[in-house]
Amino acid sequence: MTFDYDLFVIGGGSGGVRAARIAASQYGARVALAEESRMGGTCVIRGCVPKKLMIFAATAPLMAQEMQGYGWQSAATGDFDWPGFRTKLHAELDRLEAVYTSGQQNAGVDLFMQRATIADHHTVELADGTLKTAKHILIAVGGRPVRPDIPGAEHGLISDDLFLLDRLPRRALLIGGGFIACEFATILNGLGVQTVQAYRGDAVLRGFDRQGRDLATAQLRDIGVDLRLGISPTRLDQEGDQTVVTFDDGSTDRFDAVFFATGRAPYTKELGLENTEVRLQKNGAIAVDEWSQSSVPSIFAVGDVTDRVNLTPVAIREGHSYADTVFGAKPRKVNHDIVASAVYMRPFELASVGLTEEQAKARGDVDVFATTFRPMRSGFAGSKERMMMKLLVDPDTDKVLGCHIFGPEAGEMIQLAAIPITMGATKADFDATIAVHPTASEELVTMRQPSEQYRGQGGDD
Ligand SMILES: Cc1cc2nc3c(=O)[nH]c(=O)nc-3n(C[C@H](O)[C@H](O)[C@H](O)COP(=O)(O)OP(=O)(O)OC[C@H]3O[C@@H](n4cnc5c(N)ncnc54)[C@H](O)[C@@H]3O)c2cc1C
Ligand SMILES: NC(=O)c1ccc[n+]([C@@H]2O[C@H](COP(=O)([O-])OP(=O)(O)OC[C@H]3O[C@@H](n4cnc5c(N)ncnc54)[C@H](O)[C@@H]3O)[C@@H](O)[C@H]2O)c1
Repeated sequence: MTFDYDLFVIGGGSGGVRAARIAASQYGARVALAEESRMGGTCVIRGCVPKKLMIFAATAPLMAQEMQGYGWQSAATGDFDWPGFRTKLHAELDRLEAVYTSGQQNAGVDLFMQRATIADHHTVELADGTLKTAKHILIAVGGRPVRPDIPGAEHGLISDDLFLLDRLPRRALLIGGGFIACEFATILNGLGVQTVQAYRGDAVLRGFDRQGRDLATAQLRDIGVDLRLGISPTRLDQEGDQTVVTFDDGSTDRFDAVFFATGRAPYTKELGLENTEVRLQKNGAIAVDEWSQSSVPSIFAVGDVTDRVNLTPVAIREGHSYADTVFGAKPRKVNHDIVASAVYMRPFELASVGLTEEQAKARGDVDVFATTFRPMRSGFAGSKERMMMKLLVDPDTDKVLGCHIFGPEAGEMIQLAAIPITMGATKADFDATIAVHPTASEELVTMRQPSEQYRGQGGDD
């Protein structure tokens, strides 16, 4: 049987563009890609990139405050020019989108800037009705924000909306305690918005190391976020320009903007999957094996639509591995066990690789090397913020099982710590490394005595 293409990729985000480019440019496959919105996907257009640029913008008041502690008595930020910043931000996103588009074109990928659905195991239907056949189909459609099922949820905004606001709200509510809620609370607070964050748990960032979570929770309050724990909204009502929120403790409050940061779901609805035998998980994610292959041999899926580890570098690695495996005869699996990540809060970030202390203790014996301290830079300026460094070590093998950092630029630090940990480094390897002084990260190689030697006596989480 002959096909129009060797590969048809649905979705021009992190996973899709990588798979398409590698299959076409390195392995000579005939590749097409459909994108219904903008090339680059969530990360480039409405995720990592605009978010991080806004985090940089939001850092100014904290920097001015710190510099006052260094003798710059009248250091101040002045007024934030949101329209000016937003124009520059979108010019940058346009530039990046063009880079992604030309990257595909230069690789020889045929682009269709429209929605695609699956007609059968080898056929894709474009929104204009065109049918394209392909030996392989790669689903890389990502995820979409989820609004909770409460009355008036339609009055709430989602993360995509932050980057498009005409003006910044005077007072805003963020609902959730995950990555997006914590980063967005940091951004809005830093840009001068009165920020309330409501989270149903007892500390933000569930799934991270508990000590790091507690520090992150305290920091949100320290920078001025009105963090309300143990509550959830039960309804939203729109009254003129204001959204009135009722919470499950009976309280009500009104805001100029309410953002839901209550998670994302795989975007598999109305994708034509009913025309296939592709198996879905309960949450709508495409069920795939370790090669990213679905239950249909010609259909693979990568990235957030598979709900494995929903981060850009993981989607990219899955897309690349897929192209190597299927078109390059170089079988490559992705190891999802050790993936570093960071939450870009300010002034300190929370970053993590490997097991949390709670996970390590649940697994068995562990030596905990942990320290909290006031780092030189902010400490001198008068800040009471404490930084955390933690290594979790298997006492039998001496292998470092996990590393957690709460501190300035922790994301940058964890990237480097992730290399030896991925390689299987031991604590002795860390100890053998001579410190760089004076840095905050030197603590990683100078912690000699365990703060706790846990020997399976019950755990504390
Ligand atoms: C606010 C925010 C901040 C984030 N920050 C970070 C971060 O700092 N670091 C990090 O690692 N990750 C971050 N992420 C997560 C990261 O963006 C995702 O993990 C990543 O984009 C997943 O890539 P993907 O290829 O699976 O999907 P996506 O990037 O979502 O791409 C899917 C693409 O498919 C298109 N599409 C969908 N359906 C169709 C269809 N039927 N036909 C044609 N096209 C279709 C969509 O328009 C989209 O462009 C963030 C996410 C958000 C929302
Ligand atoms: N820095 C980064 O790497 C980064 C940044 C942003 C997003 N991301 C990725 O995007 C994903 C999505 O981010 P997210 O923050 O939306 O999801 P998340 O899963 O991290 O957090 C969702 C939060 O919403 C809460 N929640 C869920 N339903 C609720 C309800 N009905 N009422 C009140 N609270 C509710 C949850 O308890 C949780 O705190 C992340 O898991 C991550 O993979 C990564």
